[in-house]
Amino acid sequence: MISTLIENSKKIVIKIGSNTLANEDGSINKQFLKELSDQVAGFVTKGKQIVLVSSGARIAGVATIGKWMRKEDMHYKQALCAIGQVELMDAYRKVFAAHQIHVGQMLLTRDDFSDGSRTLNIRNTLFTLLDEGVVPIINENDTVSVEEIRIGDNDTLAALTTNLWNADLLILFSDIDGLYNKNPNEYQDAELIEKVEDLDRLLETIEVGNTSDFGTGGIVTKLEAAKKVNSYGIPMILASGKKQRILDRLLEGSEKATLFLPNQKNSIKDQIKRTPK
Ligand SMILES: Nc1ncnc2c1ncn2[C@@H]1O[C@H](COP(=O)(O)OP(=O)(O)O)[C@@H](O)[C@H]1O
Ligand SMILES: N[C@@H](CCC(=O)OP(=O)(O)O)C(=O)O
Repeated sequence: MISTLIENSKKIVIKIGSNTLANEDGSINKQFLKELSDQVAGFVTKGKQIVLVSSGARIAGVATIGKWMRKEDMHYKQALCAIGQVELMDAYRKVFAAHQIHVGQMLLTRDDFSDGSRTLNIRNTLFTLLDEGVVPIINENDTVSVEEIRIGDNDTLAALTTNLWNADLLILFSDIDGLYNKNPNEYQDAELIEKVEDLDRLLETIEVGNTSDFGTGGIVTKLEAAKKVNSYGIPMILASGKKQRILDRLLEGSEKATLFLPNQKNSIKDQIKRTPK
């Protein structure tokens, strides 16, 4: 099911969480980025268009400057993001250059998506980059908004981008291979849920716990992202970016993940179809 979905999706948004990008000491995992660029380049060759939403500025900032790791003051976190964003984009630029692919940085905030003229400007930039074969890489603009560093809102940003672009699929890469019935970091007997068709109902029966090392939003913001894209009729996959060549393996069907499918009755696309002219 997941492999067919990826195969048939032309426009894919991929979100990469801080934990996925970071080594255990907080430095950027260059091997992960290299593998990601190889796989994205493979997808592009197959005629797919890819938008990346990448966290990791703060941890890259810590690794670069070698201090402020434990500072909780928001302005220090913002300063770390300002330092780390440069390193992050430099790392992306290098791995994609090996495939003759250019990358473009887009720093956005959630509020930008509720402002008509800003939304239009986002669309114009995004569509032009994609039309010209450039891979857009989106992160929160942490200087002007602190929601992301506080609550891990890059999941939301990825969902808003997916809906704005009318993508075929959103893939969230985290340090976890999907949604479990309880936090697998706390319970050894937690079970992976491979398919979710009615998230609201499911939420009445499962437990969602805290975030991991460098992450901010935990599983909650990922579930909210699923709701957002599902309501537009777009499916979402939550998978582990920690697994080697995960995109290729999902495509082959050799890796498990959670697939969130739109509930046909509630999707906005479906409601539009049902509305009498
Ligand atoms: N029911 C659950 N299923 C899966 N993960 C859960 C659950 N409850 C809590 N979590 C935690 O959410 C974490 C993922 O969120 P987060 O650390 O913010 O990741 P990211 O950096 O990828 O955004 C997992 O590592 C896990 O510890
Ligand atoms: N803009 C922040 C993103 C924070 C965020 O959403 O992190 P995550 O929960 O790892 O996706 C950064 O780049 O560090």
